[in-house]
Amino acid sequence: MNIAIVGSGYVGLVSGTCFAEMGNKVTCVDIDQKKIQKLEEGIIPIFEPGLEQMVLKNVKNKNLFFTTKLGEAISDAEIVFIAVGTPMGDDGSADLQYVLAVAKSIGETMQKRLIVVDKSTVPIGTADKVKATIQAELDKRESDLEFSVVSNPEFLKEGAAIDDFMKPDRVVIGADSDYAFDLMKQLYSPFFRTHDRFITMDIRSAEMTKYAANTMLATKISFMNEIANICERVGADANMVRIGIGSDKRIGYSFIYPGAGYGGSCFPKDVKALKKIAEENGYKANLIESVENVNDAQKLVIAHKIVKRFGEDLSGMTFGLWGLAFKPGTDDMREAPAIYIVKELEKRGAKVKAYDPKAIEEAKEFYLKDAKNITYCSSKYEVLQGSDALILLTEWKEFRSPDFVEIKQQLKNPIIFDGRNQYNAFNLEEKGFEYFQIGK
Ligand SMILES: NC(=O)C1=CN([C@@H]2O[C@H](COP(=O)(O)OP(=O)(O)OC[C@H]3O[C@@H](n4cnc5c(N)ncnc54)[C@H](O)[C@@H]3O)[C@@H](O)[C@H]2O)C=CC1
Ligand SMILES: O=C(O)[C@H]1O[C@H](OP(=O)(O)OP(=O)(O)OC[C@H]2O[C@@H](n3ccc(=O)[nH]c3=O)[C@H](O)[C@@H]2O)[C@H](O)[C@@H](O)[C@@H]1O
Repeated sequence: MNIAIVGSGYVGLVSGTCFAEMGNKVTCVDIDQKKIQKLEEGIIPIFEPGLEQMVLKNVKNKNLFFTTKLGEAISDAEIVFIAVGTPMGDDGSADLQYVLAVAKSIGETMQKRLIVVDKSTVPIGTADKVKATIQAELDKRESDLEFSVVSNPEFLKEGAAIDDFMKPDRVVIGADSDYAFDLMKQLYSPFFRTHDRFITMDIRSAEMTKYAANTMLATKISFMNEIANICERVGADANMVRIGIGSDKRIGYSFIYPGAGYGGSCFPKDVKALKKIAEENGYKANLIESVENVNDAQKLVIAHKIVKRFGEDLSGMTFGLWGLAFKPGTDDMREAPAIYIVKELEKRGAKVKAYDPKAIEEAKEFYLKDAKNITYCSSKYEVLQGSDALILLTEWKEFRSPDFVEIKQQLKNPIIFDGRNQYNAFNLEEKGFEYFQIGK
């Protein structure tokens, strides 16, 4: 099949590459000329395990192309995906300007019948706006070209994006014509070799499914963080409680790890957007609001533990930080707990030495560019030299089983604040450490 993907970020580039891997001819479009130029030179602008090899292979096989020209990309495409950002607007709702700008360009340039698939996470009713925007442009051109708008929300996780896309739990397709359902099924069938996992529905339900899925997962995390905070106060151990409740199949083990709060490009913005959607439709979403409030507070739980241990004024102190990315396996720092912790420590007069295997450039260039008291290190052990305590915020594999003798030798004080409960099993107190974790 001939496909165009508009927006070559995490979702667009991964989806486009995976469709190309299955033998489709895919053209990825972006308005960011630098990004397209890099891609054309074989430089992958994001870190995502396995992506670089797959992109290079499919470029070589002439299945994958890059351009800034949407009109050219859709000229012989049967399906065009919209995979641009839907960032949080000032009032918390999803900002649709990029999605609608793409819809307008599609209407201005399409030359033949098209299926327009929205893969961006968008408020319920957006497909109608996309349809109206395209139709308005066709009307201006006095064109009677046919098109359908489909909702196909994406459920991939950063750091595991290729695997999630190649072996999806399900593909949700919201459409209003058999032609659209059939074409989407043909496109995705190669991804279901054992049994098909299509879930077809109306467009609005598909749009809502995406928000409901992300908010459900965020709710599980905030719930567990709240349980952890109660555990600490009553002398229970959240690590044990997690195993105790997860063993119930109805609850399950996934997404109930207590930690330093959820970050990333999606949970924070999607929870907020769903709260706003409810509000705009006359419903106060109390539970969803609480999920957000618990998470906002959770991002500072480690800072509170530090203050409780060292006092309000941290001037003259240095903290070693392991992990900047919002989760392992990515260089993405959007809404990462590290941003909040670094700022809080800095506000209290402390200095920070930080190391992350992939996210240092992101931190320097964007998310911590205003931080004045941060030094970036080239290895995890360098962080420890001259630091008063170690803080773990991202559970990268290289942090999971470190040399505790080395840590103790290098740190000024043998103190560890573990924002991901990675060292619970290492009997750190017996090794002479003061050890602080979440929920114990
Ligand atoms: N990042 C993730 O893990 C997931 C994201 N999503 C959703 O997918 C959508 C995209 O997210 P990301 O890929 O993370 O965003 P991103 O910010 O990484 O990429 C978006 C890309 O769209 C480009 N763009 C903006 N306007 C354009 C236009 N008019 N024409 C062509 N390109 C344009 C930007 O330059 C950028 O490269 C969002 O709605 C997000 O909520 C859904 C599932 C997973
Ligand atoms: O819409 C999206 O963008 C995506 O959002 C999340 O994916 P992602 O944000 O990449 O990462 P997750 O693995 O879900 O982690 C999100 C945050 O929750 C935190 N988390 C996760 C699980 C857990 O048990 N505890 C916990 O604190 C992580 O540390 C991280 O900060 C969803 O998992 C994807 O299904 C969805 O497609």
